[in-house]
Amino acid sequence: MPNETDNFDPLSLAIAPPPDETPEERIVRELAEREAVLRSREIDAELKAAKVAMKRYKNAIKILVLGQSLSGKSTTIKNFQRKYAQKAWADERATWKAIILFNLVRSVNIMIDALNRAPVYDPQKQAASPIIALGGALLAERHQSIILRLAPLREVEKDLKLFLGAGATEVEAQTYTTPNEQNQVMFEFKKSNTQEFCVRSSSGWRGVIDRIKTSQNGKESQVHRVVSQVVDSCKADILWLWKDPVTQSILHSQRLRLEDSPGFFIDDIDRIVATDYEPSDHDIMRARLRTTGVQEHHFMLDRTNGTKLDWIMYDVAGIRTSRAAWVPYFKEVTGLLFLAPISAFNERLEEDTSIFRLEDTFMLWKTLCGNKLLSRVQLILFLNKTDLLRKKLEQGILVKKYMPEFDKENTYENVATWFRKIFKKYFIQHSEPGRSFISHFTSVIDTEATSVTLIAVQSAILQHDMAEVGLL
Ligand SMILES: Nc1nc2c(ncn2[C@@H]2O[C@H](COP(=O)(O)OP(=O)(O)OP(=O)(O)O)[C@@H](O)[C@H]2O)c(=O)[nH]1
Ligand SMILES: [Mg+2]
Repeated sequence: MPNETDNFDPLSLAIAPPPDETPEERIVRELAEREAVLRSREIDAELKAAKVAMKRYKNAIKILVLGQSLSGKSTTIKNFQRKYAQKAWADERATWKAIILFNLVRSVNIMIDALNRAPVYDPQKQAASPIIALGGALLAERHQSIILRLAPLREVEKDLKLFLGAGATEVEAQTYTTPNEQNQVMFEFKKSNTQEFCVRSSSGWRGVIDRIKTSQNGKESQVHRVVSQVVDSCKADILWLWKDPVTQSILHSQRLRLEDSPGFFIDDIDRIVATDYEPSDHDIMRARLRTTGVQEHHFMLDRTNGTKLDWIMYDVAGIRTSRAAWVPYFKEVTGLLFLAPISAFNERLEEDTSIFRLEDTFMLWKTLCGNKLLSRVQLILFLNKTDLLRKKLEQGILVKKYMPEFDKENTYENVATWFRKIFKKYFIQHSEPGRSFISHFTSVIDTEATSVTLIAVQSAILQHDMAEVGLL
């Protein structure tokens, strides 16, 4: 015979409405229950999406882009974005304006700093021509009054720096001990005041672009407008100063080649301050904002069989104090793109002026080739900034002066081939046997030529990946 306890269901009892529930209380309770069901479904959907994302992440091709600061890493990733994420690229076009304006104002202020360092022409003491007096260039009254009129650009630069964040400040020169050949120094550092270990950060150009994009009608677009207006009102003075032979002579005497420096836009000022200005692909490639932290970029690439493949590219900060943040990524990547700015053979590292930039690049390359964690990773070398290399050689700058071992005629073909040979030699010396050496001569601000290189990179990485999983 059934007793009372046989029908006892603790769950039904727990969720049963209270026996003395009023109609109002019932409505409130039922609403709360419905909301709980909806939230539970939402959580299920989020978990499902997270699971799919995890699976996609696991199967994605992951590429780490490395090289010293200013080597062209972010510019290379911009090329990938232009080619493989066309909608985002188009949507973000206008947001580059702020960075381009900042680059322009910065160049003008660098030019003014150089002029402020030059002696001033004094008609009482010096010869009649300000250009030839004392055999050097002197500032005339007109330069001085223009410099005064351009003073507001200091404030504009300061405001834009605050607005754009840490990436708007280039690293200051610091003195480090020169690394030895065994150079663990590549990944450990003496000074930590500029360290950036904000892994997967939202700062740097990616973060800035996202921030500007999400608030098009807010403070950011006002910033564009106000800065454009200020620069427009200074346009005539900026152009006069830039084209003036005294200015050019002073810049030359201080070895400042602004026109070949990152983010040079003075020659484009008319276009840039126009109210309907839209940055071109070439403008965006030339825009400069230093990367801080490590940033992820996602792309969908077509496979030959018509299906899609996820690519994740990691853009990192190249300055020495940030290189330790690269190491955690070594374990998870399929490929590594290394940017070597071969035009930099006569330049010193900004953060450590005791070392030439190409020397730092060679050491970095050797360290990466010999790194055990990367031994099965496909390395691809971009011998970048070939346009600037060509220009320097045409100007008569001799490679031999900086690298006495170079004993050929100072032509682009000879120099470029010789640099490639050095990279290949270090690759063979430091890599595990059997690894193939892949290199490309690039100028990544040239989107058309780079587009062809990217196809070759894609196919090399996919082939390597298939070989790794045993499909080849
Ligand atoms: N002329 C020329 N300029 C280049 C080339 N590659 C990059 N640049 C410019 O050099 C500057 C630096 O390039 P980035 O891509 O920002 O350098 P990065 O390696 O990301 O530097 P960090 O973020 O500091 O590590 C930018 O203004 C680019 O437009 C090139 O092949 N030729
Ligand atoms: Mg960068």
